[in-house]
Amino acid sequence: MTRVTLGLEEISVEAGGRALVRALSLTVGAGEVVGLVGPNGSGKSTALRCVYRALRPTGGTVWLDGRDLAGMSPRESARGVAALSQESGTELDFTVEELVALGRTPHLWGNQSLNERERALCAEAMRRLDVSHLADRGVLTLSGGERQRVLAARALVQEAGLLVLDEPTNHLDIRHQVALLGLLRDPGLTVLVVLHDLNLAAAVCDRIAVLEAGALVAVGTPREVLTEELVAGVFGVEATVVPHPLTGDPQLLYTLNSSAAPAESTVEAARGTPESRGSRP
Ligand SMILES: Nc1ncnc2c1ncn2[C@@H]1O[C@H](COP(=O)(O)OP(=O)(O)OP(=O)(O)O)[C@@H](O)[C@H]1O
Repeated sequence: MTRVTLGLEEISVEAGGRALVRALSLTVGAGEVVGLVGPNGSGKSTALRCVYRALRPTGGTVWLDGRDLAGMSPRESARGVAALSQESGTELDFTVEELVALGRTPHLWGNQSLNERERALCAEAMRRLDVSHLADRGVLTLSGGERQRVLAARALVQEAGLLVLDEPTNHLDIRHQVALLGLLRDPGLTVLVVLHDLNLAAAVCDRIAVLEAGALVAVGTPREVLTEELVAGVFGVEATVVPHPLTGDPQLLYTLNSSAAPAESTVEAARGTPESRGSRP
């Protein structure tokens, strides 16, 4: 597995006469973990879909190690990019073991079966995601969190250098959230991950990019980006930022009665310039 560099250059997506993503430019360096955060509907999943080719952007280019993703064959891009997405289907009644093995599809030809190394790879991914005990179960019988861990195992065995994940902690209990995010720190992986939990994002990401209404409004280290001003301006929530006592990562403490969305003008005023809230992409 060779880790890769991802470049989004001026990516735009329009649908139904609306701009869902606006000229998004962002680079994820080899081995880097970059988090994409933002309010509901801000365009995070749409941007990610352009990277795993579920969606063709209206404008702009996705670069994978300097190559235009749109010019690659599906097999080639599937060897480079693995996705754990909201639409990762489990509607077919495979067993867990079979579904995980499907992650190897981009590496196989015709009816070729897995070799010994690949079978060991699948077993190891299932062990790391704590689903080995479910190997013979039908995926349709799994709980939400079990299914999410199986899909993560499938993405890992794809051995792509770039892993993109859309809210991977969905349905997971806190132990499995911490375990899964820990796997993203694998030095062999380049990662772009959509997360709603800003504290987990601060813990796992080298840099965080913030989307608001389809536009990138801040990018930088968690410490640069996750300020009380940004959280108020973009999410409309009052939060106190404190350093994690062990790691120094910024951690947000929320005030529950302060979640009313601010008026648009407040958002705009708090937004400032991208430079004032982290470096430009
Ligand atoms: N095919 C489409 N046609 C029209 N609008 C769309 C389409 N797909 C997505 N949208 C809209 O685009 C906006 C961005 O959606 P997207 O799923 O990217 O947001 P998100 O930031 O991932 O949100 P969430 O945090 O709720 O998952 C939303 O308002 C959504 O309703």
